[in-house]
Amino acid sequence: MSLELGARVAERDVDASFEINTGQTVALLGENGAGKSTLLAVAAGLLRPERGRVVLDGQPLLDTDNGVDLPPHRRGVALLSQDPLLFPHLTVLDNVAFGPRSRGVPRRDAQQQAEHWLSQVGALDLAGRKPGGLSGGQAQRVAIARALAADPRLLLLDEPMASLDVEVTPALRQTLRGVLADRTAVIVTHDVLDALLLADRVVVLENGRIVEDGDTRVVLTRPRSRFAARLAGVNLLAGTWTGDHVELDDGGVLFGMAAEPLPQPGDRVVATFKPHAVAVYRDLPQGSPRNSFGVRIDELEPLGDLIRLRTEQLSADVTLQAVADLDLTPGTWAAFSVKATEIDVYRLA
Ligand SMILES: Nc1ncnc2c1ncn2[C@@H]1O[C@H](COP(=O)(O)OP(=O)(O)OP(=O)(O)O)[C@@H](O)[C@H]1O
Repeated sequence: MSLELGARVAERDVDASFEINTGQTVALLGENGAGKSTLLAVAAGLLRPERGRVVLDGQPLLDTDNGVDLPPHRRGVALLSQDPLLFPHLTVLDNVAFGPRSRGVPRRDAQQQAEHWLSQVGALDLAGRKPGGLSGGQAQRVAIARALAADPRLLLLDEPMASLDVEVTPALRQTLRGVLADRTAVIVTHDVLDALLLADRVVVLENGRIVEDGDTRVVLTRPRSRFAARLAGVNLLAGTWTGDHVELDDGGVLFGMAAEPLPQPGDRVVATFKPHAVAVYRDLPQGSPRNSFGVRIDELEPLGDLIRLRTEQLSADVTLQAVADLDLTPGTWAAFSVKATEIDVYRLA
């Protein structure tokens, strides 16, 4: 076990802890305000929680019970945020060489290390430039090189691609994929592709508490929290299994296909189905064997050659023709209908 990170910050209603194995990358996910940045700030030493424990490779960096609280620069932790925060008066090379220089590495060697890391992130050609003239994507590459040149034992990335143009994101993601392989890291992201391509594991925070923790692919194919379901692009409803159907938490009954390991009557379950499995009508179908829900359409969003209809809890993907035929607009009431065979029901925990 390489990182143990736990913190309680009552003022922000955050109380969470998790562990990461050496070389593992965890994607920390959750709604805005869920507490993701708070946990990173505690790990980096920028925020002192009332109660907290950060242990890296067996070394306590923070242990409020025993009065341990190492300052940020003695933690071996690098935090990279949306904003690259490069020193404007230094060249790119000197920005990256700054970490090794402050560890006492001679200038020549520090510059060689900086060149090495700049080439790792595909930015060696920028070495002589000043940060002011760089694009957002270039500056973020340099910031990654600078973080790595400091030789951190733990790398924390807080939405490193959030402020970049969509065109540069795939290339930077590819760079991060190389950088994060075999590195102990936590990446905060809202993007499902980041989670899939960069992380071995995802941890989902909701209101400052961990609601889901597991292998990335498992979480995205079998989400247990509403946030992970939205990220994975599936609908998710929670309820209790009766042995025959699901009694939904917010009332109503749902018929679906129970998946292995089979839930027992009384078990908490979630039911998931894809937006394109939903048929949309203006009125609730009568006497249909399908599951039907009365919903109010909140938003219409283009999605390739389909339109995604969003309601408070569910999404449906329909053709533009259907939207026109049914005269669907935000605020319209409609019926969503799903066959039982399209619904997976699986046990929680
Ligand atoms: N500097 C601060 N002082 C006080 N409260 C804060 C501060 N920063 C954040 N909070 C509060 O702490 C809670 C957790 O915020 P945090 O920034 O950790 O969430 P987050 O999951 O990183 O959100 P986002 O996705 O919006 O960055 C929120 O209720 C937020 O309003």
